Amino acid sequence: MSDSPTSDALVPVTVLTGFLGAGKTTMLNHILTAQHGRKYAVVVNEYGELGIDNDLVVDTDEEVFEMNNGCICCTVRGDLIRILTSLMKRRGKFDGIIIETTGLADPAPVAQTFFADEDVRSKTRLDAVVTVIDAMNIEQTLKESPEAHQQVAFADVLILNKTDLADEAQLEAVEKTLKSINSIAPVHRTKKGNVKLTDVLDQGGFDLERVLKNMPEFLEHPEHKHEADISSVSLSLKTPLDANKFQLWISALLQEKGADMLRTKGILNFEGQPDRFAFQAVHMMADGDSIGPWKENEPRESRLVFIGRNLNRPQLRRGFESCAIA
Ligand SMILES: Nc1nc2c(ncn2[C@@H]2O[C@H](COP(=O)(O)OP(=O)(O)OP(=O)(O)O)[C@@H](O)[C@H]2O)c(=O)[nH]1
Repeated sequence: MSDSPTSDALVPVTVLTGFLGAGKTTMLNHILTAQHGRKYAVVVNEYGELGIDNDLVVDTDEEVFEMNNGCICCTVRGDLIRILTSLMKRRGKFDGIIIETTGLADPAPVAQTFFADEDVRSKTRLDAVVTVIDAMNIEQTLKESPEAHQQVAFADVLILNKTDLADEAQLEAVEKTLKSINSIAPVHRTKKGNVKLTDVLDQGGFDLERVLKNMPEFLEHPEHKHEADISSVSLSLKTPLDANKFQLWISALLQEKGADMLRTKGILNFEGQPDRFAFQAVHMMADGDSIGPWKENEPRESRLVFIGRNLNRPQLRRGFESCAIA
């Protein structure tokens, strides 16, 4: 589709999508720290009232805009348009925009923003929808979550991540499944999001015509529902945590309820530790890392977000509070 002004004058936008915990932020960090001589403005949208992702995106010169309190494809779409419009006023400061959606976002309405909003359309160009796939969990996720299916179907590029957690036969089976949903998008395998930049950036254009062929209603107001049974619980605690108690509690919890716990992430304040600790889990598989000191004027407060099914808020709160130092 050629539109005036010429596409060179338009800022390229990459939409990074993929189900909860697939590795979007990990890949984003890989892109931001790579030597490409470019500067990206980053928009991060997450599900759950307490923002965590902002702390997990690497500290580079990049400007990171955080959008919480809703999913980018529904309630906060107006916010996205406002952020893009204000970014465009500082057009010369960056070469492109990367938007990381929540793991539950349907990419279609996000992509639609770049065609439906006149102001956005005249200044930006959707370069590609890149979908990150968790090689270990995707088959199960596709059975349970229509959003995951949409994310694969709608992708211009598919990144098959976490290849270290699956063997060759499993990877081939997943590739076959992906091809059966989206036969056009190339599939690139990665570990820890170590993608080749040329595989995801400068893809030269989201193919509107292909999408219109499959989804003639794309430019209208799409009907869009989230799975009603997925919810989030956000907890915070000012009293420092006892690291041992936390480890025991969270391991037992994930062991018992891991199937329902789609995603857990937190920034934790452990007693006696100068640094923030980032805790993360996808189902039962957890990891964690120190992520540097608390920022000046930042309250030393632990924040923990659960996203999943059948979450029992009072029980989770009681469990979390029981990890506080005595
Ligand atoms: N073993 C393994 N773990 C990975 C890989 N990529 C990411 N992870 C881990 O998977 C977890 C989720 O990674 P993120 O990059 O935060 O995933 P995300 O898609 O941004 O998650 P949400 O934004 O919460 O949906 C983290 O604990 C990562 O360290 C990989 O290739 N292999």
